[in-house]
Amino acid sequence: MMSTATNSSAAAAAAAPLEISGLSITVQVDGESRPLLDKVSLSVAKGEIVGLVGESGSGKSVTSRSALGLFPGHAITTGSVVVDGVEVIGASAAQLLELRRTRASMIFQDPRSSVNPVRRLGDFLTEGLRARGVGRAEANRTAIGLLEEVGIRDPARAMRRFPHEFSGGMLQRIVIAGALSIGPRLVLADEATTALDVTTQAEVVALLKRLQAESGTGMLFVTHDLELAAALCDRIVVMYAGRVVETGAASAIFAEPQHPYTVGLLGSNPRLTGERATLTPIVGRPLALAEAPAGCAFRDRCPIAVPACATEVPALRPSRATEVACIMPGDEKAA
Ligand SMILES: Nc1ncnc2c1ncn2[C@@H]1O[C@H](COP(=O)(O)OP(=O)(O)OP(=O)(O)O)[C@@H](O)[C@H]1O
Repeated sequence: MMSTATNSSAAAAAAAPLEISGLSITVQVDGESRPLLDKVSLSVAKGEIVGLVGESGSGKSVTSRSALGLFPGHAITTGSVVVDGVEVIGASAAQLLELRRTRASMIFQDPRSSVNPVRRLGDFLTEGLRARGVGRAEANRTAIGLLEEVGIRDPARAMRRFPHEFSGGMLQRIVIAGALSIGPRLVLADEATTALDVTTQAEVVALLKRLQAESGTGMLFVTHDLELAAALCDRIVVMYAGRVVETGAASAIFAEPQHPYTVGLLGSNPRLTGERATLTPIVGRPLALAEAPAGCAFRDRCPIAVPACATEVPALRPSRATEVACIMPGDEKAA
């Protein structure tokens, strides 16, 4: 276990919303150890949006859920996960409850998984505020204001309605408003816009950005879509097979990616700008850490791999404007 909660209010005020250092997680499956994450480090500063990007199985969800103390069952966890000055690894149930009620909120892909289908929207929107000691009348007023802000017509009536009476896009707007209503220091958005159609996605992303900017909260935006992350986020962390392989300012990652995997992610996405005429998908399928070969986990799919890539896991090091875990960063374009 790492350091315990920081009690000094001055230290808490200065603490970053999220600071993950050297997080490794291994679970036991059928009596065998299965590593999920290997020394993942990332941080989210106050008012910053950080994109956590990678294909399926790269460990994005396991990483982001760790910030709420949601670790897989029977996991061996090492490293440190500090949310707003509070160490999450080894925290008590009471500390975790307090963390989830007041400091960190999560928005999932399916808004219907965040709301109780048989409870009215008003109850959903006011319960976080009520848990923080806000009186019923004021909580109701705040909730109606939130519904207005996210564009729900006749918000007083909407408070009495049930989740199934709203479309997925509308419900996700409401869930986002609810998540931000408690004034969290950290918002974790896990594929929060993935299930929505393109137009609704654009509207919900804009709403997320606006509410985040107004509240100054830090946000970890988890997505498989690097282009979307580049448009929304300040910084990006790219994961592959349970490890961080590249990190840097969103503009730098987008303009000049250094890791062949990041280059591949950008090349395999259709573009609306017309800049890139052909799609070049990454060969092979994404691997989880447990299946990864020795050395660089990406080497079997990498167009520029050399025998030296098998010898050790490359450490993150600066290359041009990003930090990259590759022994030949930036060589992809020459391949
Ligand atoms: N509780 C668990 N027990 C065992 N393995 C798990 C558990 N949770 C996740 N995993 C495994 O950990 C790896 C990373 O999963 P994770 O859900 O974090 O990936 P992801 O990048 O979020 O992908 P996706 O976009 O598909 O959710 C996967 O191989 C997954 O099967």
